[in-house]
Amino acid sequence: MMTKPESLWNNAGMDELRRNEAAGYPDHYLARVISQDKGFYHVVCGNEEIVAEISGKIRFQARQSTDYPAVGDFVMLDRPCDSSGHAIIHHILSRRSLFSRKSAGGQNDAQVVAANIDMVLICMSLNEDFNLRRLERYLALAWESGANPVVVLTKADLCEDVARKVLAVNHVALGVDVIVTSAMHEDGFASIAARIKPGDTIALIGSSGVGKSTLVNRLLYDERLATKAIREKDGRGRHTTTRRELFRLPNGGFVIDTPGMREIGMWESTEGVNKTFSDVETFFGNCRFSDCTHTSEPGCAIHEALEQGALSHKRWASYRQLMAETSYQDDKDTYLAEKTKKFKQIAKLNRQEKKKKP
Ligand SMILES: Nc1nc2c(ncn2[C@@H]2O[C@H](COP(=O)(O)OP(=O)(O)OP(=O)(O)O)[C@@H](O)[C@H]2O)c(=O)[nH]1
Ligand SMILES: [Zn+2]
Repeated sequence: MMTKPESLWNNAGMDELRRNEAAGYPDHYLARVISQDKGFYHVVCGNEEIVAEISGKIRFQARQSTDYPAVGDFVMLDRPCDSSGHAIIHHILSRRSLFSRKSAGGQNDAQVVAANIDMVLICMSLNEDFNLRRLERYLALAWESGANPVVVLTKADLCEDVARKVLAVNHVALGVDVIVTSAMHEDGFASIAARIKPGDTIALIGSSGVGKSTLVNRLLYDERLATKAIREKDGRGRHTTTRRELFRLPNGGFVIDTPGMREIGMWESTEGVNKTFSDVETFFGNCRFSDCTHTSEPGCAIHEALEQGALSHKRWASYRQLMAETSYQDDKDTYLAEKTKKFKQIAKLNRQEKKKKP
């Protein structure tokens, strides 16, 4: 039995905007994508988990990877099942946030990682993994996605100068909550759980081994993450085991834990960097020359801030590094776009030449 939107996993992280949007498709069923595998989407619809495929129209109209559903997406299905046993996804509801990264192959298209995340826990351990520059990267990435970042400093039990490190993190993570956790104490985990409101969707990012699974398991009250798998028949009638990547928390929140999320580390524009380094950017307006390059000009506010210690040399270096990386991406995009245009022109000329020949 299919269920209408109201009972979808107790709304599965729906908000007012998407509820209204879904109401615009009265003949369709609301579902949320919980994992994705080779063109098949595992969705939860009502309280059932089913396999869905995208409609021919979505496939035909898709121009880039963001036009396809991703884990966390709210989608509208035509009916529970089609003749092959799969439901068809007809619409993807608008996203309140989106995590993506550049394709590994360097193609000029972003790879969508997850959608509709409200809060992202940036996990960093207080021992070996501690690195403020990496934290800045993750913060930029989180701001860019549209999700709210929270910094989680793990393994406090393995660190002797927790207070000093927290202070250092506070200087980098401006306006962001910082929570300290330790496998030995419940306090940190409880404080994270308290921040997750029913209906919120959260995700975790951070290096391997910092304790993300440990944290997810705590939030799930030790329900096993790795053992949860759904078995479904794929198009050829074979059984496939799919790792569920969207979990329901006991308090009514949701966790997205996709492998892609764990590997994330690139971004698409400078927006996230700007927000992460809002302190650095406040100095810019104070330079004597409006086109100051902040290298050797007289009256440079950055230079002054560095001299006086109002801005740390490391943070300035980190800002320039991240800016350089993003503008490299921008340059590359322009370069590829121009190249494509040129090829098209050449192809057109070739076609015209061919036509002329008898
Ligand atoms: N001492 C200590 N060990 C911890 C703590 N949190 C996690 N660990 C241990 O660190 C190891 C890695 O933890 P995981 O939770 O698997 O790390 P992860 O971030 O999920 O790693 P990936 O799955 O590779 O991304 C495990 O052996 C945990 O038991 C902590 O607060 N203190
Ligand atoms: Zn300057």
